[in-house]
Amino acid sequence: MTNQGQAFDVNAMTLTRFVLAEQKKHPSASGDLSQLLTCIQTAIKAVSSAVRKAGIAQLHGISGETNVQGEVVKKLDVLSNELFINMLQSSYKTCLLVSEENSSVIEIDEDKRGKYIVCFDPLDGSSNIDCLVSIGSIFAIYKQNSSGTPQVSDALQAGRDMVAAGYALYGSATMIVLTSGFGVNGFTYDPAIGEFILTDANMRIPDKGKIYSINEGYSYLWDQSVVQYIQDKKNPAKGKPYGARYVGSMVADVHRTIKYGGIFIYPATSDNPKGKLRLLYECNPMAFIITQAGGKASTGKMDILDVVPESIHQRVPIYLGSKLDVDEALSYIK
Ligand SMILES: O=P(O)(O)OC[C@H]1O[C@](O)(COP(=O)(O)O)[C@@H](O)[C@@H]1O
Ligand SMILES: [Mg+2]
Ligand SMILES: [Mg+2]
Repeated sequence: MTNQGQAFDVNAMTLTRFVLAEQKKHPSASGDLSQLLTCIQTAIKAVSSAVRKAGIAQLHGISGETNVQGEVVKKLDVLSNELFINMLQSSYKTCLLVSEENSSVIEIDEDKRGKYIVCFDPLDGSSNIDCLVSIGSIFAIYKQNSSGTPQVSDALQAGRDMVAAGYALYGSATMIVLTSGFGVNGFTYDPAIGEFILTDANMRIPDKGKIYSINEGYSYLWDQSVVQYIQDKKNPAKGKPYGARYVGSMVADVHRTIKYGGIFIYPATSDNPKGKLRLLYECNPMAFIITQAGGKASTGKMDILDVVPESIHQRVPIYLGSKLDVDEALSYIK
């Protein structure tokens, strides 16, 4: 409990403390993952600060253009990417990076190399930036599985081999949700002290929810199985109809799904048979988090985490959420 006049509860479980305490549970751990997570946390703080100022930047000139002071206002997704790359490079814990914003892998200079590979979406939901709707960042961490110079193939590991994953949600507050394979924990940013505090310990997704989340504008492009499933979710003759929610930022839609239960779908469409969302830095980290929270994530044909990637920007369809809801949606697929 916070005493009067004391801004910070000295016993609060900060993210930094949490990561160190987890590390201590594994006596053989080198501490490299803890340090990497601390650097990612710093990148997220920097992105969060930029996101909170985005509206003000726009008053001085549209992002990407020159403002009244003659300074170029960097687009938020470009800036976020630079912040992530910079922090990951200077962590000395990574050897290879895959970013949504870079067409090829980023190989870290030999003198700064560590053993981890990080795949990330520095700013997710970019179409929501200009209307101030929630956006996020997503990351997945793997170990290099070969020795010597890192190869692209080192980044093409199945999600099952992930060491840790997380996302940051820049919503009404900034939050980090994290797993290293031992459950899921959520930390809310306290701007007064500049720390993320454990607010959502051991997050569990309900087995069944009352919400479906899909971009229904594209229903004319869906497979019949998806059309029928969504129709049935709205049909009172088939049970209490579900509510519809769709933010259009994967991080926000997935976070709501973990908290309230239900299903998030970005299916294959006739013009995009592999769907839209990317395997390495959107679907895989979210599938790992959902699975660790007791939910499920599938491509419609197989568990997302079992897909062996063929290329770094590969797309997959995704059905993600409460176990019973995902199983029900999958039962419609012939
Ligand atoms: O507008 P659509 O087709 O429904 O797509 C929404 C999806 O696209 C994304 O915005 C893609 O992410 P980026 O902003 O990182 O490109 C997801 O966050 C979201 O789930
Ligand atoms: Mg994205
Ligand atoms: Mg993005």
